[in-house]
Amino acid sequence: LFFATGTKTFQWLGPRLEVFITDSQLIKEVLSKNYQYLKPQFPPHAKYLFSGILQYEGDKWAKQRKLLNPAFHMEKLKLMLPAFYLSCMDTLNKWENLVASSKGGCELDVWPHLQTLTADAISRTAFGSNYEEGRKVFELLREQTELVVIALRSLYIPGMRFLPTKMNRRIKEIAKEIDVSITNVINKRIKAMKAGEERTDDLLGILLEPNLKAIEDRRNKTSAMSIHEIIQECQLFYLAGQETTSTLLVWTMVLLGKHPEWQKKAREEVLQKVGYEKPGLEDLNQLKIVTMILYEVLRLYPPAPSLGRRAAKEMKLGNLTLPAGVHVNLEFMLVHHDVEIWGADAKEFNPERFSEGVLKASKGNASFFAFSGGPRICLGQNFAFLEAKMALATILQRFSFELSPSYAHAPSNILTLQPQHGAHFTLHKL
Ligand code: HEM
Repeated sequence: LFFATGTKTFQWLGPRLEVFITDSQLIKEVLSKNYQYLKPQFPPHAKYLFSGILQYEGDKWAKQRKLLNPAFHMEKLKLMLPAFYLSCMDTLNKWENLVASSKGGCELDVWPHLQTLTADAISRTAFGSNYEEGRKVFELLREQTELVVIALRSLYIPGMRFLPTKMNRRIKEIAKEIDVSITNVINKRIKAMKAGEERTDDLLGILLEPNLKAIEDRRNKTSAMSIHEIIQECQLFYLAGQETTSTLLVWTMVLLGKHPEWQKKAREEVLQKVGYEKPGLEDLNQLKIVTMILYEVLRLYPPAPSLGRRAAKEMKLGNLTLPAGVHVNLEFMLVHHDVEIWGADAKEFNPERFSEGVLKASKGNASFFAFSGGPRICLGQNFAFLEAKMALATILQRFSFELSPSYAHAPSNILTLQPQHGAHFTLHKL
């Protein structure tokens, strides 16, 4: 019987075989060719966070992916730009007030602000008119994330999550509260849609619209997403879309703080293409330097530095034979820092390497895994890019920033790669 601390927990009696893959070809093989035999693997307790499509396998996954895809088409994402803009403005107005009340620049830990910005953006884009109720759900999810992270980081004895401890009880209570809150939002929306007040420009509306008739018509329920599935997906959007994007933004600010020459280049591009106006889709698509910077940040600090899979049956992987049940860890971050793939400056911040696209940057290796790869590649990557570009463009239009002496660099893997001691900057209004 093995016990372990940290995120490595043991679920059964007996030793567990773990394989760590740092070879980009093998990673691609796992993500593409072998994806149906290598299933997503989550530690106990994580099921309270990773819901919906992330948990599905085989035909169920394929069906759900097909149903979700349309919600992430560019013409739908375009409708979400006003929500991104409003969320950025809420945060930046706060920064402007703080800077105005301080002399010679304001010192601020931007990390909690960026978390609020992305939580707000996902609340607005997921729930639109029901944004305030959506916010309540997200507060509950934040508490749930904190509890689950504590559980994942503590000593785990098999079966312990079923004991009625204070924490286990609270985790289950929150799961119920979230379910009830999202159900209320959905029921209200269905009523409004039936009354002709249709809203289809948020994720909930987009998911409900094609399913509305089928949800009503119980006989047809096999062909549509059930209310329960929609609840699970709404919960996943928050988790998949919030922490990932806030970490992308925070590391972008850190690297632009450390490399003022790139901050200047990015600002010049924003002011040249967008000026001081509200950025539209065309404007954001023209931001080449900003895009190169975001790719380079995702390479150096991928929000999900590794991913777990489990072999469903004995299988071959390159010249390895993996027994059924073996845990396979795909080490994206190590591949992203590999000098053989990215060159001698692999550990340096050099957005220029992405000037001719992702494939050229990795010398034809296609070894960029921030959004994973293969059929299960992140569904929200365009969503994340648009939101991050909007945030960065609006920040650069209004502020210059430098890392404060109190900033301590400590990337820490807490489900996503986060700055353990926050991100302290001195902000100046332009
Ligand atoms: C910088 C931001 C983001 C990063 C780095 C990121 C990364 C990832 C990664 C690594 C996966 C796992 C894929 C796999 O299992 O192979 C994933 C899956 C997923 N992501 Fe993202 N993500 C980001 C933003 C978003 C956003 C904004 C949304 C939605 C609003 C989203 C929705 C999803 C969904 C639905 C899946 C599951 C896809 C499936 O299993 O088919 N992500 N993401």
